[in-house]
Amino acid sequence: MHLSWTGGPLRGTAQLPASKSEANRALILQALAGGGTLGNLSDANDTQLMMRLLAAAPSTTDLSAEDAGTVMRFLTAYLAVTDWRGRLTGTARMQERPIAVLVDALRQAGASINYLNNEGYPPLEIAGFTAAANVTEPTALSVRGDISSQYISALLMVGPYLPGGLRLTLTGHIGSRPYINMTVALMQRFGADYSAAGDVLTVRPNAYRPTDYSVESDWSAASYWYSFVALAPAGSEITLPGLRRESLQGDQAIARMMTLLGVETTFLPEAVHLRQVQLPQQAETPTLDFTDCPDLAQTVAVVAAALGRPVEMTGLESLRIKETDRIAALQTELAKFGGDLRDLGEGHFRAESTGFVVDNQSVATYHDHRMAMAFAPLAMRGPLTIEAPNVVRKSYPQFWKELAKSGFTVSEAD
Ligand SMILES: O=C(O)C1=C[C@@H](OP(=O)(O)O)[C@@H](O)[C@H](O)C1
Ligand SMILES: C=C(OP(=O)(O)O)C(=O)O
Repeated sequence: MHLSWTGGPLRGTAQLPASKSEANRALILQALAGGGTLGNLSDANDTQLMMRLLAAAPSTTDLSAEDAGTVMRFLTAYLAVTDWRGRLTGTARMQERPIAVLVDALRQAGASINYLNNEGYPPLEIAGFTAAANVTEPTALSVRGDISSQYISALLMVGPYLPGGLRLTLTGHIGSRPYINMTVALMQRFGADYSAAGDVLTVRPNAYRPTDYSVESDWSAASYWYSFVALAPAGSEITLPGLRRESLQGDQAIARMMTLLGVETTFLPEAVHLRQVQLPQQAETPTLDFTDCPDLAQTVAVVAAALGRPVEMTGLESLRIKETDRIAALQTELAKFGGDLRDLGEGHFRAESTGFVVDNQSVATYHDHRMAMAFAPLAMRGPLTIEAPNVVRKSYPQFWKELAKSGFTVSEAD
């Protein structure tokens, strides 16, 4: 996609998709509850795919979670405990994203699951569930939290349907914790009986009840609008409907992070308003920790480099096993502009630049929606091309349309 900005400040309103994280949890909970109405489900492929696969599962033995981590992990747990039999696969990249922690835990709980290719990775053969007889105690499982929180969310959601319920002990360093909290909050809305003592989480064996829920707009998608405002001419502002101050999404952290990069957030009833302000005085390089919000890392790295406002970044461990190796992808693509994500060792990186120039570069996107959306805001500083623009369909299919509506010249690359 060729992108260029026509000049002048950015103004107006941009529509966001609904959160795919909230939606994909609500869809699993709805399926287990056997009813209830979900509002504001997005047209994002990850959400549409989850809906399609849940509807198809009872009469289908071969399902593909494509490139959607939540679909792969949540469905594995759902299909295992509902005694489904068949094969669950995904894209070539999904077959490189680990799932052993979840499969080991589900096997311990009574599920029969085999690896069809490589041990520890999809595709999986799911072959039924044998519950232990006469259970009075909850099923006790222990999982590490440092690879993906999606395993923990998957187990928690099926917890009420395990023999005696679930007692889940989280071990090690826990990444993406707000996503676990989101899972618990939604489970409770659907009637789960949940309690926690530190990192020992207990879910009692009572079924979910049909519940109506309206999904909030997606804060991860909002993060790209923060980038547009940060890089736009002075006086730029934008309104983003459907975002709440009381959010279940940890990626609301973008509002705090972007104060360092010159964007001020005002919460309105059911919307936020972003306004460009002067960059704050900065005596030393700030450090931002992305352990809780890994999906914001690309957004912040690109803007920091483009503004020539270095930021030290920690908590990036999980970035190497997402839709692509996001560390390598950022390093390669930032280098085209004079930027870098320098590895300082011991888990520290520094987003920085020497003379950042945007002048008709072409950005590769590595089958990763966030590479496309994190680099698109550079068009505020000069014309550029985003390759394979359709990757945005994973979470924000209307992204390019919203840019065109906001005043960008957007045209298909040859
Ligand atoms: O549970 C979720 O909805 C998600 C959890 C995070 O993954 P990890 O837990 O693997 O970090 C996040 O990166 C992903 O986009 C969505
Ligand atoms: C990592 C992501 O998604 P998932 O793990 O659900 O594929 C993402 O959307 O950035």
